Amino acid sequence: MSDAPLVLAVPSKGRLQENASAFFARAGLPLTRTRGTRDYRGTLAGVPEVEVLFLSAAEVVAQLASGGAHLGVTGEDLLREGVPDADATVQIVTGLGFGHANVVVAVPQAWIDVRTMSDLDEVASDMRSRHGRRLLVATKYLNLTRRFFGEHGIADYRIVESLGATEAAPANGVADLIVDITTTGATLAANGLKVVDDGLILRSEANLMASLAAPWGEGARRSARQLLARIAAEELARTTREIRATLAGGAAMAESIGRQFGATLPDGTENRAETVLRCPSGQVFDVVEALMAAGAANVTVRTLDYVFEPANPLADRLFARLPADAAADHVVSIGRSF
Ligand SMILES: Nc1ncnc2c1ncn2[C@@H]1O[C@H](COP(=O)(O)OP(=O)(O)OP(=O)(O)O)[C@@H](O)[C@H]1O
Ligand SMILES: O=P(O)(O)OC[C@H]1O[C@H](OP(=O)(O)OP(=O)(O)O)[C@H](O)[C@@H]1O
Ligand SMILES: [Mg+2]
Repeated sequence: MSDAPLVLAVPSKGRLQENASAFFARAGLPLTRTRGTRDYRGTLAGVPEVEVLFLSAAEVVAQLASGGAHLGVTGEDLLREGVPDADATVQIVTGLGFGHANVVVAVPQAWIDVRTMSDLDEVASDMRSRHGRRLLVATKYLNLTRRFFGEHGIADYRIVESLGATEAAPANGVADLIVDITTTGATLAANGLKVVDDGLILRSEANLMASLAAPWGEGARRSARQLLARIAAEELARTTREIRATLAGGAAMAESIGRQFGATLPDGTENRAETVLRCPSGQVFDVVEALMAAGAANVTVRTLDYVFEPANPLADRLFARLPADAAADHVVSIGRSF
C-alpha cells in the first residue's frame, strides 16, 4: 500500500479537458487513455508507474479531498466550493494559465439602484419586511454563496440550487439573482444581468493540485518529483527567452565547438564571442536594445522548450507539507503551509 503508484486525476470532458491534455503534452508528459476514449483510465507516456484517472472537473476535486488521487487538475472554484477547509487538505501546486472564470453575484440590469452588496442587503431586508418573502439566489455554488453573503452580513435570502442555465433563472421567475461563473460576460449580458460592483467572489483558473490526504509512499513521491520537475521546466521555459548575441572577443572557442557539430559562425563574427542570456519574456526587447547599444551583432531571440534547474521548488513545497517518513503515509498535515 505504501508504495502504491501515483494517481493523477484530469478532466475527461468539457473546456478544461483539451487544455489540460495540451498542458501535459507540452511538459513532455502526454496522457494516453489505455483503451480508446471511453476508457476512464490511462497512463502518462513519459513516466511509468503513474495511473491517470479521467474524471469530471468536480470529481477531480472529490478524489483530491478523499485521497483517491495524489495530483489533479481542476478549477479553483470547484475546490473552494467542494472542500470546506480546502487549504488543509489540498495544496495548490501551480496555476496553469487556462480555465479562467470569475465567480460573481449578478442581478437584473433593471435593478438600476442596486450596485453594491450593501444595496443588495437593503433589497433583501425590504423584500422580507414588505413582501414577506426572501430573496432567491440561483446557483450551483452553494457554499461559496453562503460564505460570501455571510461576510456581507446578508441573511435574508434563500438559495435555489441550479444545475444548469443559471443565468436564465431571473427571467424565468425562478430566482431574483444569481451566483455563477463568467468569463467573457456574454452569457450574463444576453440574459440582462449585471455583476454587482463588489460582487466578485473568486477569481478562478485551472490549477495543478496535490492531495495531502493521499497515501504518499516512496513510489508516488518519486513519480511526483519527476512530473513536477518537467512541469516546472516547461513553465519556466514558457516565461523565459534566450538571447544570443556576439560581442567582441573569444570566438576561437565557439568556432572549435561549432566545428565538432558542423556548425559555422556567421560572417563577421570571427573576432567576437557569442553571449547567451536568458531573461523573462517581458524583458526581452529591453535586453536586446541594451546589447545593440553596446555594439552587439547577430542578436537572436528564441523560445525554449524546457529550462531545468537543479532545484525542484514545486516538489519541495509539496513535500514540506507531507509527513517526512513515508511510513506515516495517511497522516494529513493540517495548518499553515510553511
Ligand atoms: N466559461 C466557462 N464556463 C464554465 N466553466 C468554465 C469556464 N471557464 C472556466 N471554467 C472552469 O471549468 C470548470 C468546469 O469545467 P467543466 O464545464 O468541464 O465541468 P463541469 O461544469 O463539472 O461539467 P458540465 O458543465 O459538463 O456539467 C470550472 O472550474 C470552471 O471554473
Ligand atoms: O461569461 P461567458 O463567456 O459567457 O461564459 C460563462 C458561461 O459559460 C458556461 O456555461 P456553458 O456554456 O459551459 O454551459 P454549462 O452551464 O453546461 O457549463 C458557464 O456556466 C456560464 O454560463
Ligand atoms: Mg461546464
